[in-house]
Amino acid sequence: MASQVAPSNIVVGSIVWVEDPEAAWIDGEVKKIDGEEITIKCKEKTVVAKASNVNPKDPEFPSSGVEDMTRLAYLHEPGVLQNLKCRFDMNEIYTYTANILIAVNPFQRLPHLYANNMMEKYKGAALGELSPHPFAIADSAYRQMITEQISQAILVSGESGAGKTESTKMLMQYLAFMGGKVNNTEERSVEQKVLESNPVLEAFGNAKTVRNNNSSRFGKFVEIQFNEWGRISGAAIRTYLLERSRVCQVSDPERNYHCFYMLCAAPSEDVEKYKLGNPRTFHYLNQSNCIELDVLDDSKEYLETRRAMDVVGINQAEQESIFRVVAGILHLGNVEFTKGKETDAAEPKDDKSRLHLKTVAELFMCDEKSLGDSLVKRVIVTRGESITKALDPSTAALSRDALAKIVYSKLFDWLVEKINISIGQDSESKFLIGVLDIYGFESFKTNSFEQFCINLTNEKLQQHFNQHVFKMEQEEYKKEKIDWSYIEFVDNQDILDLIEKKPGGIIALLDEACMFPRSTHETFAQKLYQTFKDHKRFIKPKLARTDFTICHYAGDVTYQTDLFLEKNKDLVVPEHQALLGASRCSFLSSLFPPVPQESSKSSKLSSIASGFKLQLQTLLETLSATEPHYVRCVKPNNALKPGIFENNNVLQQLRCGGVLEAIRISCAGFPSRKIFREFIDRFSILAPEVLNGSYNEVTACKKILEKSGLSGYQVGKTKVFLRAGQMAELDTRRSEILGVSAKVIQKKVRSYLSYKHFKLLRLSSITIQAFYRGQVARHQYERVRRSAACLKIQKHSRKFLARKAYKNLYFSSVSIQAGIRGMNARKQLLFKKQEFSFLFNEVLSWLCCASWFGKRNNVFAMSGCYLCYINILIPCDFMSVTESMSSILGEPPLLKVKESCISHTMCLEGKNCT
Ligand SMILES: Nc1ncnc2c1ncn2[C@@H]1O[C@H](COP(=O)(O)OP(=O)(O)OP(=O)(O)O)[C@@H](O)[C@H]1O
Repeated sequence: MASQVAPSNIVVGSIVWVEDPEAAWIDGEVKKIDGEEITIKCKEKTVVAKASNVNPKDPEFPSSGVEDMTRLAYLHEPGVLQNLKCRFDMNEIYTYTANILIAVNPFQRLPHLYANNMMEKYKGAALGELSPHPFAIADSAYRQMITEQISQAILVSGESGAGKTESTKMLMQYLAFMGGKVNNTEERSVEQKVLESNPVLEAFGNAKTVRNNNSSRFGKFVEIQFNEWGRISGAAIRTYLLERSRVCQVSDPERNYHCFYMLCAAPSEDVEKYKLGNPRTFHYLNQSNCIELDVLDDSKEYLETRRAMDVVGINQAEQESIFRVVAGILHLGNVEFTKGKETDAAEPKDDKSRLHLKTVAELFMCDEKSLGDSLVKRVIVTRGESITKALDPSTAALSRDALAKIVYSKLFDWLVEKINISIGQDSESKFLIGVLDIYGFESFKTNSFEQFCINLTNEKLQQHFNQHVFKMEQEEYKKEKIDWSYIEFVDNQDILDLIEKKPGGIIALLDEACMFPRSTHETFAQKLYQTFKDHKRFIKPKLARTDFTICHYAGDVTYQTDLFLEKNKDLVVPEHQALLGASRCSFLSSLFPPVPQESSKSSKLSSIASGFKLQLQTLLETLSATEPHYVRCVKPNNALKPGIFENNNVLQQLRCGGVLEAIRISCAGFPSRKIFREFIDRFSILAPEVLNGSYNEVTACKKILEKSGLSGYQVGKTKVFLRAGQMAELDTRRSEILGVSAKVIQKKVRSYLSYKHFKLLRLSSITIQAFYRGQVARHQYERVRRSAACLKIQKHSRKFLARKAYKNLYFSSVSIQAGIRGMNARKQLLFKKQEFSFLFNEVLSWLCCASWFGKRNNVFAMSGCYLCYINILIPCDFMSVTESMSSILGEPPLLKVKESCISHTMCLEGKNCT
């Protein structure tokens, strides 16, 4: 891809990408510019390159890359490659290029990308809102179908092993999730049947190749039909161009179709029933040394396939017949021929071959002799006469292979048909979403008829892709209401004309050659050389006698014509037709229904290429009625290992897949676009006045663009559209201003840092000074503290304090003594009281005795007076005294004493006393 940036953007000191034969692109710094020659210092070497081989590198490329390539500041090959690689290294395998999803095969399971909640997450999210993902593409297709009421198509392409089938499965899963019905019945839903038909198709249509251990050897278009409510109502699987030659020809280290190996690894009763055994004993399998695969357990796969066959409605009897036919093909391959008794005749080589022939007849349920004859004889009808012609051994072997191929291809077509019937189609469906999983562009050392057809498919799809991308681009311009003129793009119509024009195209000439019995691949090649000698897309390679080269959009491919004629003939040998049509196995005979009389007599040739061309035409018609979405799968390495990203390999695929062409087309118009806000954020530095708030977004953008002096750009409704290289030019200016600004900032920062440093130093010195002063003061204080005057003051103050303490103690002891004395006095008083009371008792007892013996009545009054008197001295309970006296004196005197006591008490209390 040519550089999109004028070399004037590259100056000494710029970081650039330069072409490298090994790594495709390497980066380095421009050291010298000498006219067209630029000297670049790369990591490991210094390169002198032409300016056209140098591209600027985005200095602001985000370390995690960008999710959409159109957001790259520089849309060129190295930029695209750098972005894919850096994302791949982070296990981000999906990236957008506008609406195209690029999927890089990780060759390892990445569960985080397909977690259970992921489908829920992508439901209804706008494209680009979440990380790029096949679910996002499927969701966008589904929503567009619902909102715009248009059928959709998702075209998945890429070379073999790039991950098309895996991506297709994810797309189908998502569509089943969105449009599937909640199924409470035992019966499986349409979407379940579609998903579960995969193992059957893979068993019979996939094989191990050098490029992929599970390579689909056919193209597939799965049409999912929806009703008006967006629910899946039916589905159909259409297949394209199964690689028939693989049935009889396998090159090392590839394998034949998986089903052959599975059957050989089936449970022993099945193996015995079909008279099979070690796969190495069969010619159709042992041409290659690769029999077993590490990644595939054939015996397990056999059981899986049978289970899947049950699911898609292939009954036990049909399964029996299918595997009987498969086993028959293996035995057929072991029938070898040798020269017969008649001249130019062939017959089975030995007993072993005869035994295999017998087994084939048993398995195909046909007559053994008719089978043998159909392989070694041909009936030629000329002028109403039938002549039987014997075939030589090599032609007989070719006839045997032709029988094997036709039986296998009819079997495969039957399986597809059966799956379609089982799934059920909805002829009333409103819309469909088709998922196309088709082989990518192929260019090998030897390219035969298959590559020719595959590359024709890719040319057709590329034309469709170009028109669509181109259309999308121009629709965006219309939507944004910008002025634009027609953009040139490489139209591959001339290649398509070269191949399929009628009359005169390569396919027409091939069909013509196939109709003439005398034609050979040499005569066919000569015809091509003559017809297209001046065609700019056709080359006759030097020294080649029968090869031809076509300059495809994705590169030149040289084809070997050797087997073109043979591979193009689609006719079933009438002998084979008659033999198998008469088979007692109804399944096999149904594969070869009787041919209508007219068509058997018709001189028209049934050719594979023409049939395929028609199929493609129908496919393209279907696609044109849909809104296409693209998934481009990329294989990062040929070792089929994780973590390896081979730049050259990836670039080649991006070119062939039209990704770089899509970028180129977008570069022809206004390749770089930014929404107003982003544009202002990035480039307002070129006109800082736009930030003062007085401009709206459009005026601000225009102001910036005017100030930068660019021309040819467009300002749309929401975005600024820039011509190729203009974004880079704006970036260069931005970098210049940023450079100047950086210097100013550096200056300011440096002075600020110096000032800060100075302040810190000053503060530190003050602190040190203060600390030092503090130390000095402490020393002085210590000196003073220890001086004599100070000690004297201390002594006095101690003395003063001691005296004060002594005084306090003294007063305390005095008051304690006083307290003690008072207490003693009280104690003595109490004691005296007790003594008086004792005395009183004595007196009282004495008085009582005296009254008893003496003049009792006179004594009463006297004793009462005494009592009163004593009671003055010793206050006591008169009542208790009188009680005790009455016990001594008897009742009468006691009453009198009592009364005198009461009156005395009253007298004491101040009451009236007698
Ligand atoms: N997204 C993925 N995650 C993990 N592994 C993947 C992914 N895509 C592809 N692969 C691996 O790569 C292998 C090849 O992928 P796939 O069969 O889809 O390729 P293809 O493009 O369909 O090839 P072919 O054209 O030969 O059929 C798969 O078997 C799988 O191991």
